[in-house]
Amino acid sequence: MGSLSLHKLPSINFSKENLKLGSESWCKARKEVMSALEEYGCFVALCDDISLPLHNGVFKALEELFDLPTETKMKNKSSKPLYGYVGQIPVVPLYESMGIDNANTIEGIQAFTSVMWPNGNEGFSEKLLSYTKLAAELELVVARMVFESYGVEKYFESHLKSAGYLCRVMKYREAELNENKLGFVSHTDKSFMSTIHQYQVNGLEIKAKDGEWFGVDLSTSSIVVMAGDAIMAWSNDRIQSPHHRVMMEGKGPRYSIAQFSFMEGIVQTPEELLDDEHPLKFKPFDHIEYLKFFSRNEENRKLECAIKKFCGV
Ligand SMILES: O=C(O)CCC(=O)C(=O)O
Ligand SMILES: [Fe+2]
Repeated sequence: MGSLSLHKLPSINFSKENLKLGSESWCKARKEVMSALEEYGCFVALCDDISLPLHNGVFKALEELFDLPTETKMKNKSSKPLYGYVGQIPVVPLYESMGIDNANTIEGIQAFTSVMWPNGNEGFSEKLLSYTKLAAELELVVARMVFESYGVEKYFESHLKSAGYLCRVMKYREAELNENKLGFVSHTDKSFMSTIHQYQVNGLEIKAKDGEWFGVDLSTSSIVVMAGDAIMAWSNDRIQSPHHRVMMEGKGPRYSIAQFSFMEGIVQTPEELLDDEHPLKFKPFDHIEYLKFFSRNEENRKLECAIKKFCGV
């Protein structure tokens, strides 16, 4: 898949050098970000901040985690990540995951490692935290660009203060011959925004606006930045959360890390984005209540557009 498609997810350079706030290259990247988000709801950020040792270290840590006995891994399910978001996926045989709340803080990661390892695991905590912090920072740079582009940067500070992060680490095993290759069912993220980073094996597919599915080819320094349902409502539909899924066409297991931002309190469309031509499409909503609504029952989880049902005008 992907190679025959007309679609290719835009790649945008996010090197530190390139991203001095307000510089010419910042403005250029911002423009690219907006056009990718408005067209695909996502893009690939090329981050030279992710050195190879960091990348390899993080995924070595994940291998160690997923190699733990199943009973140990199950303990995480009963420790209930704050956002109760891990149970969203109908059971897919190829897929395993664990959720970590407050993933961009040492406290959040340590709370998780102390459940998995009786004496914690400093090495794991350090490696994962260096990635989760970087992913959270990247997401905020992108959010700042979005706020600036829409002329609503005055709300950015309060956005920044209310953002919390859930990290989901995933392992997909290779599909056997004649086995269904689906690794993760088609869905939109319930977050404000998400980031996705993977190890070696491709598999992520995005649905374009014309309905065509296309694959995303990722390198060790790529992070996919994706719009969730909350930014779709906040932006009054200017940015749409794309449907995406995972297909395990390749060889070997696939490890990935998705990190989701959730807003504490009410999310609402800035009045600056509304006028006669752009009437309000989503009522102000409580992001955590939205997650509860989504998780409540099978019927809600199957909705094509849960956010419209929840708070659409
Ligand atoms: O593993 C991936 O690449 C995607 C995971 C995903 O879409 C999710 O966790 O919401
Ligand atoms: Fe997702």
